[in-house]
Amino acid sequence: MSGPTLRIRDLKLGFKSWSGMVEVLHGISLHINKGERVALVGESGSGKSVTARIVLGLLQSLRSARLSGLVEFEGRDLSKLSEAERHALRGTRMSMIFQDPTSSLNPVYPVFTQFHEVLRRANPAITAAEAQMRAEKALADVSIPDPARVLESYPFQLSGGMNQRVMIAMALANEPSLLIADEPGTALDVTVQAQTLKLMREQVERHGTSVLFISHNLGVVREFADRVYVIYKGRIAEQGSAAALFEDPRHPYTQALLAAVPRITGEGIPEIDDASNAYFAPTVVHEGNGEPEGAS
Ligand SMILES: Nc1ncnc2c1ncn2[C@@H]1O[C@H](COP(=O)(O)OP(=O)(O)OP(=O)(O)O)[C@@H](O)[C@H]1O
Repeated sequence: MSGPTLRIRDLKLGFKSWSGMVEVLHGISLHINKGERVALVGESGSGKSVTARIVLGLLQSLRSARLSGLVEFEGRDLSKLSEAERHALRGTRMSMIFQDPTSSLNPVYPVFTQFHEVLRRANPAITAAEAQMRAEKALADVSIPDPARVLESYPFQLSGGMNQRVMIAMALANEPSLLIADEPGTALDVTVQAQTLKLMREQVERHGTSVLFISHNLGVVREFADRVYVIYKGRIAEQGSAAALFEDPRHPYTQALLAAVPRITGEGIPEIDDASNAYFAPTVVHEGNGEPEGAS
């Protein structure tokens, strides 16, 4: 496949409510090239998670959601696929890592059962012995010292950091072309979060996986992402390479977000002035943003 792994054009989303339509996304466009790590960063409620859920094909058939625009994954328009086809993509060609591993690993099954289930999505005929071998290798790849023991364990018997590694291994087990990581590790302490991110980075580099990295934490984004989209109230405020955006933030909202990153200077953290109309300024696009041809 040539072209980007993911291409989103003029995506709009509204939810029907008792008081009328609530518009949540106002025409966002973004793309992720093969092997690229792209961050979508913004404050709570800005529309990051709904964007991820649309990419995963989870909102397309929700009755209260009104969607328009293009979402193309591996060259296929998701709106043209059936629900069953979108379902088949999840866990195989695209997968997801969540903030809190304990909420996505099932507490009542040992790790192996869950791993087997994941592998079966891509290969329904896989035998238990084959799955055991694949799972042990995948866990060894994320530096789990005793994979066989971990596979026999229940998630509650493992530490948060270990569960996070299991989740990364599972998410990459079927070699997806796109990984969606929603604030991975924020439910864990900062050292474990840092280790998790390092590991995830190593793994996606090794597999050549494209990543949509969702975060409100600019410090983490700076470490992890090649390119960044800053989202504010359902609009892209600024986009560019991580280097350009952090060196020369031009949009008032990005500047406010950056100013709000805690520093060890003892200075107070400026508040984000949510009533500021300046944040609705037009999108700033840094040069060399790598837009695919004919994209905008
Ligand atoms: N199913 C739904 N029905 C109605 N409104 C929704 C629904 N899902 C999300 N929203 C609204 O869409 C907006 C964007 O939500 P979203 O979860 O994408 O924010 P976010 O940027 O991911 O925030 P956070 O960082 O807190 O997860 C919010 O105002 C939210 O209330």
